[in-house]
Parts: sequence; C-alpha cells; structure tokens
Amino acid sequence: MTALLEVDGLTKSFGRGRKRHQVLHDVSFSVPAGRVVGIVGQSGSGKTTAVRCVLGLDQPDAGAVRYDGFDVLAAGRAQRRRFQTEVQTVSQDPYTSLDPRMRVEKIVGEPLWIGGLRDRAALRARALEALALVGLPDDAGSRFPRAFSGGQRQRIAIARALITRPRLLVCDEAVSALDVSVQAEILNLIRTMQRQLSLSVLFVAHDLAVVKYLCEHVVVMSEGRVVEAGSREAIYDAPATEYTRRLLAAVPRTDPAAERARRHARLSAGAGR
Ligand SMILES: Nc1ncnc2c1ncn2[C@@H]1O[C@H](COP(=O)(O)OP(=O)(O)OP(=O)(O)O)[C@@H](O)[C@H]1O
Repeated sequence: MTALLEVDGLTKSFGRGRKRHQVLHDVSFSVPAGRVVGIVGQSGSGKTTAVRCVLGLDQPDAGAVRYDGFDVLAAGRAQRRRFQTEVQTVSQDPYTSLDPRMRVEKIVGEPLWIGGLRDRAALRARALEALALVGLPDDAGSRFPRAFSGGQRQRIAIARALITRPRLLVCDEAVSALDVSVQAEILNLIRTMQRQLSLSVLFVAHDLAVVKYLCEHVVVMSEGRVVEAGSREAIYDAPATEYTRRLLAAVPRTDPAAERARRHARLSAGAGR
C-alpha cells in the first residue's frame, strides 16, 4: 500500500555543547493513505518532537519526511502550500487552542482565510458546513469559545481542521484533556470523519487504551526511538518488546468503549426507577 506520509530516519537534538541532548534517534514510520496510525509512548518519549518535525515546526538534524512522494523539508512554495492545506492538526488543549476573542465561525474559517479566500459569504458558508459536519448547531458559529464545553471545543477544533478538506489529520493528544466519556465521543467523531472523508490519520497519544480504540497500526516510542511497530493486534495481543509489555501493564483501564458500555448500563439500570 502506498504511504501518504513517510518519515525516514529522523534525528533531532536540542541544546548546544554539553547541554546538547538527542531527543529523536533514527525515527521512521509511515501513514498509508486512508489509514489510522497511532504513535504511543510515555511522556518525554519524543512523540511531539517527531510530529513537529513532520509539520516543519522543528527542523530535524537528519532524516526525511515525504508527503505524497515529495520531500517536505526541501519542498518549494507550491508543494509547501499544498502540504499546509492537505495536512491539518488537532492539538491537545481545547481551552487554549481556540482564540477566546474570535467568534467560532471565524476560528473555523481561519485556515481558508490564511489560504487566501477573502469572500466573506463563502468563508461563512464553509465554516457552517464544517460545524454541521462535526455535529454542532447552526448558531454555534456566532458564539465565542467560552460558550462551549471541552468536548464541544474539540469539535470546533476538528471543524477547523476539516475545513480545508485535508487528506491527513495529525492529532497530538487530541483527547487527553477531556473526561473519559467525552473522550469516547470525540474518538467516535474522529473515526466517523476518517471513514466518511477517507482521511489518513496520525494519532499521537500517551494513553494506550485510546490508541487501541482508534488505530489500526501502532508505533511505540521510548526515549526517542521506535521500539516496536505493527498492527493493533500484534502490539496489544503479542507485544514483542519488554518496554511495550510494561507499558501495557501500566495502563489504567480507561478503554473508551468499555467506559461507554459501563455508563450505558448505569443509565439503563437507572431508567426503570
Ligand atoms: N524545544 C525544546 N528544547 C529542548 N528540549 C526539548 C524541546 N522540545 C522537547 N524537548 C525535550 O525532548 C524530549 C521529548 O519531548 P516530547 O515533547 O517530544 O515528548 P512527548 O513524548 O511528546 O512527551 P509529552 O507527551 O510529555 O509531550 C523531552 O526530554 C523534552 O524535554
């Protein structure tokens, strides 16, 4: 299967002289078109740095990032523009990632504005269309972020990411700041969007349960290295490394599907009273 995103041998250090420390060691992985790939690892394992290198926010010391066959790090203007349109991100904190002074409609339409669209009616129409896609009501666009819950804000962030009709969605700890029940809602939304829009998704999280729920292929990182990569079944049912086994053993049981079933059972039990 052809990969939409190919990351090959990324190496990255921060600091100089004696303070220099290497954060990524020869990190490689790929995201096939239309697939969901998870990167999992403890805090500090280098996940965010790897993502920042992919997005061009950090410059790796060595290695390559190829998107749809072209070298992102050496891309010309047109290819960079294409990359910026086709690759969108959803980050962790729905409380700080949305500008509190902007109406939601403007927040959601901003990537199109940045891309050069200036027709206000078209911007508005596209923003409302994206908000509807993620299940937010018509009047959401005219309100400010403070009017929304954490889960709704993450829906707004997803609408913003989807407005350019991307091919690759990069989610960095996109549900970590949410309550477990809301996590399940947002994971389901990402999954629905992924299927409906045939998106490729790179989903980065420290929570193995969340990654298991969403990702077909999993890359395990530790101390800046990929220690293991494989199908969800291989990683979770027959981990090949001691690190993954320990990581799995340490996971608090917050499987979103199980949590949803538990809540549903509680609600049904209460309904007859
Ligand atoms: N700009 C920077 N300058 C110096 N060190 C950095 C910088 N960014 C990251 N690091 C270091 O790189 C290492 C990996 O951090 P990174 O944020 O990539 O890990 P992570 O797996 O995403 O962890 P978390 O989930 O906590 O964000 C850490 O030791 C971190 O302190």
